[in-house]
Amino acid sequence: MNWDDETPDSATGADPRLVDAGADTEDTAVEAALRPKDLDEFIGQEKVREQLDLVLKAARARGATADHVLLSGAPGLGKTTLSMIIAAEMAAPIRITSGPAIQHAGDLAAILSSLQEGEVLFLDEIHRMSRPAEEMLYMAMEDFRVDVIVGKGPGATAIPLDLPPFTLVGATTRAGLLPPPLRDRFGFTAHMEFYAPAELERVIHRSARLLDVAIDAAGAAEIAGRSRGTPRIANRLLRRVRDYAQVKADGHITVEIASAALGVYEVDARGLDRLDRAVLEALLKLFSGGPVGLSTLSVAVGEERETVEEVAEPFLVREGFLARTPRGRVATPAAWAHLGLAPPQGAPGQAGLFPA
Ligand SMILES: Nc1ncnc2c1ncn2[C@@H]1O[C@H](COP(=O)(O)OP(=O)(O)OP(=O)(O)O)[C@@H](O)[C@H]1O
Repeated sequence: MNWDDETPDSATGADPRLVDAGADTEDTAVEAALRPKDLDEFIGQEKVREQLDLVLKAARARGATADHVLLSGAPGLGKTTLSMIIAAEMAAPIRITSGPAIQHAGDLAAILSSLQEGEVLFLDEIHRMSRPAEEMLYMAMEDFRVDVIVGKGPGATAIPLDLPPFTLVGATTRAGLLPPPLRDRFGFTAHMEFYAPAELERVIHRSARLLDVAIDAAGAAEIAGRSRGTPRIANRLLRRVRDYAQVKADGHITVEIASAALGVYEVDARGLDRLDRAVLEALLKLFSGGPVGLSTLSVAVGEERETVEEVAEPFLVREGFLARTPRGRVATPAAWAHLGLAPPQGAPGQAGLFPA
């Protein structure tokens, strides 16, 4: 499984997509209402929950501030939610910021020096912080101290400043990009996995209850199967299906309604959207399943190279529809089956590249 190269559409200039795991403006507005408030309400990620529960309970029993926590995983899997839960479980206030917002060490010093004792500092996209800020963070995490530099050049002096104990919760989609000295300073590291369909069904039932939407089990299963393992996408698809159910039916979500609604939005049974299918169709129909170079494939689809590579391919690879080989992109037997096409004799699947 490789989610490291999932890139939001905003980075590539592509149209916003219903199945993009990054947050859009509507998500930001409704997500607050849908976020689980404590660990018991948080669905799935059993191991992470169990381990975090121990870390927090032990800290509470000692009357201490919890260890620093690093959360890694693809967008939309619940990292922000979990950081808020950590604060709630520790009965501590939370401050939310992100790596790109901290360009200068001084920005970080200002935040750190205004923290209260026990406060949780959530630093999203921690891998995108500037190097000087990162170095200041090392000392802050380890010794609860920062050196504030006053003046410039040879006359510059470092004034040490003690900080109250705090808990840093860092979130990253790319744990591999964190420098080891930073990674090592976290007492607890949790890797968040994509959710199983049964877990997403529970997310959908819970959100439907909060949004006051009637949905049956098969309807929830239908939406879950198209949500790409991601609660944010599940919640977003639920809202679009709710619209359809209200306009075209009596508001109740059944499997037929869910399937018809997501058909309108071109999200298919496995969660592929128009772009994903266009890439697969070009690969199968124009190039007999490959191998074909990325540039050629992109021209055939009428999209930028980056869009195909960074927006469509990661999910197709993750789902086992497409492989990136040294000779080019190759469709797997699952891709032929998904589009209901028969692979020609000699297609990669037949040639033993992908054993059945
Ligand atoms: N385990 C879960 N149970 C129920 N709902 C969840 C769970 N995880 C995430 N969600 C819901 O999914 C949405 C997105 O979650 P969140 O913002 O925490 O993701 P994230 O990993 O921080 O994403 P990003 O990295 O893009 O900020 C929220 O509305 C949240 O309520």
